[in-house]
Amino acid sequence: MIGENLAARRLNAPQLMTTPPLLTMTDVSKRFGSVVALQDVSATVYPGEVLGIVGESGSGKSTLLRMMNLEDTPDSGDYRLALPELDGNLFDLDRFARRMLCARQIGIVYQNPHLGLLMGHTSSGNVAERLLIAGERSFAELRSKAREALDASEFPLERMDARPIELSGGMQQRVQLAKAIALEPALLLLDEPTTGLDVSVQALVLDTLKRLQRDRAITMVIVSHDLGVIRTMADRVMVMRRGRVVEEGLVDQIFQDPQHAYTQQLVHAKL
Ligand SMILES: Nc1ncnc2c1ncn2[C@@H]1O[C@H](COP(=O)(O)OP(=O)(O)OP(=O)(O)O)[C@@H](O)[C@H]1O
Repeated sequence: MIGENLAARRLNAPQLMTTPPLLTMTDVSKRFGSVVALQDVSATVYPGEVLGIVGESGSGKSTLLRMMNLEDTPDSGDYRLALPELDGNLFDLDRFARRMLCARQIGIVYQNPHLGLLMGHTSSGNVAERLLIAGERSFAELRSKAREALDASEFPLERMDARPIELSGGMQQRVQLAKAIALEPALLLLDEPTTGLDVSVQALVLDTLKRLQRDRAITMVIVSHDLGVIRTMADRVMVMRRGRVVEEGLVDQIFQDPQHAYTQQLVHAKL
């Protein structure tokens, strides 16, 4: 427990980050009964940056991502996105406003495709559903935008009318990705997007994510217990343990010179 209550180490923010953060979370706490899922967690993500979140099972990673996706409300804390016509603490928004904001500005890919997709609808229909929520009504536009998003996610277009239930795990993740990026959101959240896939499929999906990030400069937050995934994808890393951020820094700093005993343990276990 030594050091557990210390404030998270904040290593140098990347020098190039002269613009204000897109995402700012401050002192977010959440308990489930006696379980402390998050305790005073703060995070910033800059435009075009990929923030990786690592930590052991139960450290609060998914809870934090759910907060970022406004699926849940914390006991306390503040959440802001620096977007036009958006002001104040996003946790204060009502259900309708949250839904509209998420549909337009926040995309998410879950580890479990059942959480992100309607498994009995077509893949193109799943992507179109997001466009419908955001107000698109023309059938031709829905179809062409869904096609575009599936193509950008490197989904085989000849299968766009197949239902996710008929697809492989890797393809299901590509449909989730297409749905998430269809409206070019300001923020893309990825919760263990490749966990459970074969290693070769995992590498291909990560390639797609990297290409999308490079081509579109999408701001991403990726949660993974797999340090290899974080090292491949992230610019900056936040290490969580028991609901707290124990260390934070540039990916190379964290991997080459971890300071917190828990991070050292994580990194050395992986090497
Ligand atoms: N809806 C819930 N009800 C009760 N407890 C919950 C709920 N969601 C999360 N928790 C608890 O909060 C803690 C953090 O869970 P969380 O899923 O965020 O961790 P995690 O780091 O994402 O773990 P994993 O990698 O296993 O998914 C855990 O102790 C978990 O059991």
